[in-house]
Amino acid sequence: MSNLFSLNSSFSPGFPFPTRTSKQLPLLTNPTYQFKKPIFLASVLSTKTSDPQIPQSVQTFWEWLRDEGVVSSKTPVKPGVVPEGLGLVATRDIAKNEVVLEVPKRFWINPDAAASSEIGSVCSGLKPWISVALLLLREKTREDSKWKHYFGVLPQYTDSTIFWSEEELAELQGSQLLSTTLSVKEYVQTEFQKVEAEVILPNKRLFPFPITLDDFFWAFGMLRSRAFSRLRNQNLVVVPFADLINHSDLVTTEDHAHEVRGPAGLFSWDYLFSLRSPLDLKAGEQVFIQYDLNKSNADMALDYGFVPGSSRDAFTLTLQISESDEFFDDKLDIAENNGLGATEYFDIKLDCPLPPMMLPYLRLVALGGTDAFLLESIFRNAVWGHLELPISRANEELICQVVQKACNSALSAYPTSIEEDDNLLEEGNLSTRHMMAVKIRAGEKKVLQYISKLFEEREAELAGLEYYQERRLKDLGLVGEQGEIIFWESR
Ligand SMILES: C[S@@+](CC[C@H](N)C(=O)[O-])C[C@H]1O[C@@H](n2cnc3c(N)ncnc32)[C@H](O)[C@@H]1O
Repeated sequence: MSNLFSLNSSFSPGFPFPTRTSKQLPLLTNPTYQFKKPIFLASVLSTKTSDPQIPQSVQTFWEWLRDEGVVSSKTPVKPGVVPEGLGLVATRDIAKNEVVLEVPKRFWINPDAAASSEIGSVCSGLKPWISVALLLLREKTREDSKWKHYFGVLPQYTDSTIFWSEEELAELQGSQLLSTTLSVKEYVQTEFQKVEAEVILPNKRLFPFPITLDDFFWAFGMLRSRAFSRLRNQNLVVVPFADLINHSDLVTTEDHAHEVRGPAGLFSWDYLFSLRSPLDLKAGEQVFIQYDLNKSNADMALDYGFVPGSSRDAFTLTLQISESDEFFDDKLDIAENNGLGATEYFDIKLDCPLPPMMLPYLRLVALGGTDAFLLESIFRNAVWGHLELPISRANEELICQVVQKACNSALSAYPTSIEEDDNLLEEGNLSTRHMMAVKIRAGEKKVLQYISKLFEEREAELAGLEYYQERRLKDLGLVGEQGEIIFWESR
């Protein structure tokens, strides 16, 4: 049964990542510049006088946006220095759903922009995110880049775990986020080596400046934390100015960004990226959106470099039909008939019901012995319905025990207890990254304990459950009112 579970991580990003691997981490160079300032009142750019709180690069960026006609005196938001770094702050009261900014397509940084740029000829066979990463890196070094003033406001890193040092990552020991981070880093490194050998080095004219692995990580980090996806025609688009917007869990809807057609200059029309405020705001308040309701704390830490709150604590169980299972082919066929595969990932959230397909899949994976007749082809159409309810005491007991064992084994890999983590958080005085690590590892452990407890309680109730044979006899009218089996009708 060793292959029934593996408690590794899953990752469901807008662009694909590999499964878990581990590797020695390269030490990243020390960043030299960051916008994060621990102040709690927004300092907002003023149109008239220069505000010393606002970095010069932001003032220059703002003037550029004004010169390009992207903002005007009517624009109801301005960049400001906020606890989250830079953000967008209302310059007057803003009503819910009111448009706060519009950015014409000619400023978007996306695969189309890469294709029509100077490097377009070498981008055609590349993954979309890699072509955009190369465009960012190419334009960043150009004195005459259209986006020159935009690069001035981009941070050199975020607190995403991909930028953490080995020492910082050590605080995540045993966690699912650590293994996901390592796989993502390895993935980015592999992609870099490929694109360096096949595209960057052979095209010195297009890439006259050296591009290092750290540069490539920077571009990757910017895309993960700033690109918008799920727009009607855009799956990966960085929109300067719009990407200054921060996230709040107080916003519970996601449809604030739209692609519309509208005036994009004095005499021209174009596609516009249009952003609406999801909340009513007073002048001086920050505009927030919801980045992604479905992302766990670990996903948020990896993509954006912050941990929103305990409602996103989650753990991903990976279940697998083992290739060495004597019924592998039948089980896979049943799984595939129901939209599943040989490996499945189930995201479990603290205090939330298990994903609906998880128990049937678990029962399928564990099916064997005297229950194996259900795998025969004559049951194929009905078998999933049977798997939705307990099959036999042996099958149900097995899944309860294996899940508990796997959770306990995962729990034993974390060096600290939940109590120790909670004490650390209560004491405070942790650096941003240390605090993120403690929140993540405590959250994962809480979810593991929660899953283990669910299956422990289920195991205690096994005697009272109704199993396949009993249901079958009932269907055939062969079980009496007291639950006794009727072998023959008394006349
Ligand atoms: C799309 S950018 C927003 C602009 C960014 N604050 C800046 O200074 O450029 C996303 C980044 O903002 C920060 N951020 C956004 N929302 C946040 C939040 N609720 N808490 C902490 N940081 C946040 C994170 O660094 C994240 O990677």
